[in-house]
Amino acid sequence: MTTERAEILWQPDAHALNDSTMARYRDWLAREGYGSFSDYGALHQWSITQTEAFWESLWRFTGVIASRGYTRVLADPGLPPRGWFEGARLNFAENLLRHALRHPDSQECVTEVGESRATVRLGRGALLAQVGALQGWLRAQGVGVGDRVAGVVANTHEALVAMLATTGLGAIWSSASPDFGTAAILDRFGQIRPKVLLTVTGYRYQGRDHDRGAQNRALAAALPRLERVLSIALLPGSAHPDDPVFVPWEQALAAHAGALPEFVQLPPDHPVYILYSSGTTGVPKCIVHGAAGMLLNHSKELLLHADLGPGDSLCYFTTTGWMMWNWMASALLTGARLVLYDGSPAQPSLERLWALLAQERVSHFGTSAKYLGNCRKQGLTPGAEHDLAALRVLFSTGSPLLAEDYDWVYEALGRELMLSSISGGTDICGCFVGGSPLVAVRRGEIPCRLLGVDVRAFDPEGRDTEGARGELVCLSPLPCMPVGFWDDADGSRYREAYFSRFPGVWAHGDFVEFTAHGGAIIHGRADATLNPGGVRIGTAELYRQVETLPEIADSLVVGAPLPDGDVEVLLLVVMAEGHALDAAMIQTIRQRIRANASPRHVPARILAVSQVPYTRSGKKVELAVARMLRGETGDDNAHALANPEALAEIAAVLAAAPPRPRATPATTS
Ligand SMILES: CC(=O)CC(=O)O
Repeated sequence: MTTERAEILWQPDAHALNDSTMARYRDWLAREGYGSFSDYGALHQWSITQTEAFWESLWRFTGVIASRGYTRVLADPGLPPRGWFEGARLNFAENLLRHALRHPDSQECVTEVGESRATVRLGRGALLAQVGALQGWLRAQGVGVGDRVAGVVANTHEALVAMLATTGLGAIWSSASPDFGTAAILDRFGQIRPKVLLTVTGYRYQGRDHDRGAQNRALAAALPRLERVLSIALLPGSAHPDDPVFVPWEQALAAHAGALPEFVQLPPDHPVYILYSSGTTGVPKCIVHGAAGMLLNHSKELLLHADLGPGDSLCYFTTTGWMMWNWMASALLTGARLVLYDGSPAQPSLERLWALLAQERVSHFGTSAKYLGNCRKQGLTPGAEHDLAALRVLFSTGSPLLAEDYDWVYEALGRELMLSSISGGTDICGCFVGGSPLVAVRRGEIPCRLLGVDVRAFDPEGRDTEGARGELVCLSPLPCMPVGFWDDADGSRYREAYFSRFPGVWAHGDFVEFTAHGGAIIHGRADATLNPGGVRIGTAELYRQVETLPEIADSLVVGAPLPDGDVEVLLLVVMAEGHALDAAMIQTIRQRIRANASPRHVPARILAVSQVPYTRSGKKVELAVARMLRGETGDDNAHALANPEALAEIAAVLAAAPPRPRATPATTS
């Protein structure tokens, strides 16, 4: 348990305390008779004890557009919950487009910048016009309520238009990034059988052109029940396939120019998104998210927790293959402008994104913890190099943000910034914990549990650890919990995935610790925790020590099984350029871990590799290596990885350096 209070790096200022949307919501609650709350803690406590009043207040405060009101807020509050806003009729896209529909003028609401083509700027009216025209074309292909439209698309305006057009018609949107291989895409879209597919002819990344013609033809041939492929000419010089199944984007829109957007009114739980689990242990699970859940939860996170609104602009560095894309797209509902970036964050250098933020006067920027860590390692000082005066909020996710990266952010970007490390995931297409304008930011800690979210740490027997490390569970019903899995009529696979570990409780699979003042520290994935000598150690505890050494570029830690049934801590390191893993370096790593973590954390073996495996959304895959060490290859799913070749190298390195026989068990080390 963390007993000492971590240093405060940011305190809410007068704007945050009095004028942020969270503050205005708090004051509105008092005026409307919901209750008076002296601080965020009191507000949060109310939000998790009066669940229905809380979500109802959000519906009212955020002004959900619905053609029919609800008869009750939640039919069944058990977990998984059922029947949110029963009786209502609404449309997801209509709610996202509310500012454009109210003022269909030329005010820029989408800016697209990338490596592949020149900057594109869309006004609200132009966005609506494209949505309407594309809907005309989709309707002509027979797309209607419940049909799937899937996109292997870049983070450009077309992806956004296609998602809005699709969900406006009551159809379901699902996307993957063009750098996914054919097998990985078929693993996903093959299950959901889309009627229409969107593809890009090619894309540029890190200065290199990637033609997708062959892959697009292979997908069109392999996907069952596909009617048409809408082809986006993203890469200059790359051609649309010469095949009548493929229709160029411009041609489709021109054929239906002038068509008005349509918003089919549907029950609140009608599906809008299908997202996918990483697929590293078998075929990816198809996670289905419903309209009201996405809408209400994203409204809460973006309006209240992120303090986004008209006049702001959000740039989240993501691809369409990560749920942060869906999260970012919802920011349209706040009236903020979206700044889409498609390409490498390091082309020509890591300064690229900071320069973009300055140029576009971005107020809210989101990225991965890894990107911030790389900026620290390269000694970047973006606050001194670029005019980042507009930047108010910085989000980080993907993996735990190291305490040193909190320091770097406040040194390199300035003290005024609200740093919001957020954590949740694809399963809820949102967050459990993150920042709030009413809560201080402390070094190394995610500031708070989000409103309505009753998350705790449980021990293996399902008891609240009351401040010690444990498995992250959620006890409150959330509208963003999936409406189900695809092709899982009786819901058994859905319940098995989240509710079988502790019946009636959502088990998320993270290893977490909640601090006395309400902050959260994520210690890695629960299924990747190490257990040497029976002591549970989160992998992030080791990454915190290893990846802050300048000589180490990356690392992966895993529990390697031993013949006596125990496990030993195995550390794989990727050395930074110009450094080698020699005896002195091994000694430095060991000493650092022993001094700053504990002797139990000290790895038995430390080996150098050239890369560690990542999922396509940028997460380390300890499990792939753990499974390899256990000799499990049954449902090996290497194409789910962004760099499957890393596994072969690790296998060779491990074979050359087997575990040494132990004189004493790990518990006494
Ligand atoms: C919000 C998140 O948790 C995003 C992620 O890491 O996948």
